[in-house]
Amino acid sequence: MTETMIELVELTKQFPGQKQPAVDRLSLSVPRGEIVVLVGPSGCGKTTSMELVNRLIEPTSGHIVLDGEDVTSADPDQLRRRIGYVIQETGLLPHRTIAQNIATVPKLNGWDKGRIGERVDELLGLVGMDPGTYRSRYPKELSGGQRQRVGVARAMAADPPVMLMDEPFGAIDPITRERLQNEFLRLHQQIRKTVIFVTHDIDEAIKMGDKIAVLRDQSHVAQFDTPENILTSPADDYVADFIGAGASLKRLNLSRVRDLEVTSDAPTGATTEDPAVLQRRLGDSDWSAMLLLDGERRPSRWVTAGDLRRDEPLDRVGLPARALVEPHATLADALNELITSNGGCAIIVDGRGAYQGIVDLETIMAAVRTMRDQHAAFYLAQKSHAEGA
Ligand SMILES: Nc1ncnc2c1ncn2[C@@H]1O[C@H](COP(=O)(O)OP(=O)(O)OP(=O)(O)O)[C@@H](O)[C@H]1O
Repeated sequence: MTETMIELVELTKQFPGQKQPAVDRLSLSVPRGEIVVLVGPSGCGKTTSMELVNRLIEPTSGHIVLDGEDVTSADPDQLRRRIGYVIQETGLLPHRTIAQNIATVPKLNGWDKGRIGERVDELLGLVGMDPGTYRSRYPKELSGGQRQRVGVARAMAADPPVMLMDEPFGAIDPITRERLQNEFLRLHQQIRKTVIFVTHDIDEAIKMGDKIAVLRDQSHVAQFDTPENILTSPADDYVADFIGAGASLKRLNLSRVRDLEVTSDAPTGATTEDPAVLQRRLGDSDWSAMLLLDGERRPSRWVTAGDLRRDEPLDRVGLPARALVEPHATLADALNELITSNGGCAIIVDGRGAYQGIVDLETIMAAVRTMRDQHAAFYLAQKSHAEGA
């Protein structure tokens, strides 16, 4: 097994009648199991590059090596079964049900009905959609976000080792988009496929990419590096301009909730417990409110001592527990959530929604201070290196 899953070697596409190639000698190594993001302005050749990788269009010159095998002149249909493709408009067939849409490639591969049915249900579950509810619906009966989830499920149907995702969340409202990004990152942790992800949004690139290729015109690579290195040491003015102002704020997109060294732990109780016991527990803490959890340990409500003294069912007093973030969420997401939350903090939950801890403003400030110190240390080291040279 090679560590490089996709190797593009001097890949070039010259469309007939065009003066310059749309993609000019693009060379890129995509490590196995990682997400590489291509980011660049409109028209720089991102989509053309992706379509070259799965041979929807044929390269004028250059090579595509997949898992050590030169596939530049392999049968394109066979190749595409090894590469899942997700695009912005999802490309779902309108007159086919969700199950039929997802089953497209397994059917081409000759799987039997039982196996296809099981796989469809498994995939719907993986992308967070209830199979019983959605299997028989048609694409127009879904929201945009749900259609994108189905697009991802369909691309994964035959379990291809590689996924190409071309602005998959581009046409989605910002809140759903953030959710889909987080869901995909969680899914990626489980499935560890090799992904090339296209976006023109640097924030999305920073969030999604293990590595980012910042592209200029004709898919010329301006910088290919980790999000950290691109933010802290852009290769040139082009990359610096592309990152734009607010690089330090963007760094909040680099750290994830799970990376926090310190998180808080709110006092918790169950809605079924005796309010007097809960009051004592809250009184023993230095918090002004406690978090009530349901039978599955999912956050339900924030309640104060006053709420607990009221003679009312516990699932009706206090304020609903909002601002839930998963460990994959970035600090930018967590900050966003906590600003609009009831309790001034975001609640960390695991994939099943069970309570894990709390992120508050102090936690985020502490993380920002650490980043700032690291940033300063990085520049000092660079400066002394330059002075010594
Ligand atoms: N079939 C085609 N024939 C001729 N020129 C094309 C064709 N497809 C794309 N181009 C040109 O190639 C260049 C790159 O286009 P491409 O769609 O790859 O860019 P992009 O970076 O994906 O842009 P966007 O972010 O706007 O989708 C553009 O100048 C475009 O006009």
